[in-house]
Amino acid sequence: MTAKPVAVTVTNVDKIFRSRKGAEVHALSDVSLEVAAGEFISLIGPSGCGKSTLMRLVADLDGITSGEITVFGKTPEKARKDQDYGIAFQQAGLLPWRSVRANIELPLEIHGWEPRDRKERSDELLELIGLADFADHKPDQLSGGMKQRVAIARSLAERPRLLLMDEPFGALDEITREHMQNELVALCQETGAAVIFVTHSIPEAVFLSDRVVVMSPRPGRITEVIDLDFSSRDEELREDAAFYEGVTAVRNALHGGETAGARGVENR
Ligand SMILES: Nc1ncnc2c1ncn2[C@@H]1O[C@H](COP(=O)(O)OP(=O)(O)OP(=O)(O)O)[C@@H](O)[C@H]1O
Repeated sequence: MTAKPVAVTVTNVDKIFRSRKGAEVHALSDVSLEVAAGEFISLIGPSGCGKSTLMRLVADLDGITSGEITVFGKTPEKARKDQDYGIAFQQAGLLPWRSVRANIELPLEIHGWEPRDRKERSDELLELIGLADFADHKPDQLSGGMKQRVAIARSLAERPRLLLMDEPFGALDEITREHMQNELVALCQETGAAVIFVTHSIPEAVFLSDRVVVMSPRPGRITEVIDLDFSSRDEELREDAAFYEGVTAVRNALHGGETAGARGVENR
């Protein structure tokens, strides 16, 4: 039997930030997590529990204190160099002087794609995010939701097998946000990418995720992992009893997190 392909493994990871004056912040404690290829995982927990830190460690934007992280079986550094993942954060981070198309093509340009191949790929992505008519617009001519779509298209440009998304919809109004969630579900189905998604929104985590990973206050630990097995993720799901059950399960896990964490409930 072949083993299930794994996108990310996090094994007994601790992260301690040390200031020059010797002060320590214990951000993550004994965190272990496995993300399968194509799986959608959300990280949720109180502010300061280390969600962004964990994401940054996977992305090789910071180094672990102890433990081990692998991305498609490689070190995070090797995976970064191989462009194995795309990143999208809360701020779309588009270059204002470049057109929508030129923003999407930026990583391809940096990595030496030929102009014809870049155009072919950006055409596909513009179609995918529904902004083909806006290819020549500048970011300041777009709404917040449209900018975020461009940022997501840019993160998908090199067809990564993994997307790291840190509150990508955090700055959007509720209607745009739900619309973007629907689009992300469709994009994931189309691309088959695994996703690690940081959010503060319980319904967002439940709607999007195969598993919701609940973290305790600092030092961040995983206190519970909630499996969600919905047959489809469409507008009807938002009104479904199973969806509300998921929301309640995550809410209970979050509220119970402090005591569970203090009692050292086993990580999953
Ligand atoms: N570079 C750093 N130096 C020192 N401390 C840091 C650094 N980065 C993060 N921290 C601390 O580590 C802890 C975890 O921060 P992190 O940003 O990962 O939390 P978070 O769960 O993403 O929070 P939020 O939900 O508010 O975005 C916090 O106490 C934060 O102050």
